[in-house]
Amino acid sequence: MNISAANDIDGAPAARLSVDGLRTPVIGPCALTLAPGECVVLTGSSGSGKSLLLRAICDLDPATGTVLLEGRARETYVPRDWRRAVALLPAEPAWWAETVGEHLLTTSEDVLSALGFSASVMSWEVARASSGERQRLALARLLQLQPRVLLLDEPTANLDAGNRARVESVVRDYLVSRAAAALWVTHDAEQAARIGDRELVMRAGRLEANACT
Ligand SMILES: Nc1ncnc2c1ncn2[C@@H]1O[C@H](COP(=O)(O)OP(=O)(O)OP(=O)(O)O)[C@@H](O)[C@H]1O
Repeated sequence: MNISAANDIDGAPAARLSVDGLRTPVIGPCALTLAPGECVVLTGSSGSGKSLLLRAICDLDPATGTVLLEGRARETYVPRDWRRAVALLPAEPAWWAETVGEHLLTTSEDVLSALGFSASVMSWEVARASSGERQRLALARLLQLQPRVLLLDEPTANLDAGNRARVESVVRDYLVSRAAAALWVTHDAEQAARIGDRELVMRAGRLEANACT
């Protein structure tokens, strides 16, 4: 679907993701929308509930409220399909197979290269990868699902400036080429200004728009 096809009858961009009244025992009620191609940064102090919000949106934690993808309710999806379409990159991704290649079955060499790897990374044992390498490999693994929405929990927390720029570029290219949307958690104000179209701030489990963005 291209962006124009996603427009509603008034010509305004239709929400790729629409969240309303989302509530768990710890967070909410929270409301937000992500437009096609949009990158919204989510900031807020440690423990304010950012990771829990991402987990609630992608249905890893039970939550009440409404979550729609392109107008379709989350409840109408098979859970596995929902988590592929609205995909979470956790701060500490899990690895269940021994080698990198077993996780990246359909990842292109172009994506690996853009993230700073040669094709030989496929034969690596996951255990030898550094935390920053694992963080970039986990992004490659996520993108091969071709999600409509990326939920990114501090995806550059372990990275140097060069690799941080690689990740920002890969995500931005993905959002543009697929008209996908991202909710990107960061504690880095400079990164928030660089990558965010808008900023939301989590305070004690509630979402607020940052009036400065
Ligand atoms: N299952 C749970 N039950 C109750 N409280 C929880 C649960 N999981 C996390 N919390 C608490 O909820 C709060 C929000 O946690 P969360 O991980 O979302 O914070 P965060 O904003 O992502 O923080 P950080 O920036 O440090 O990663 C924390 O105080 C945490 O201890």
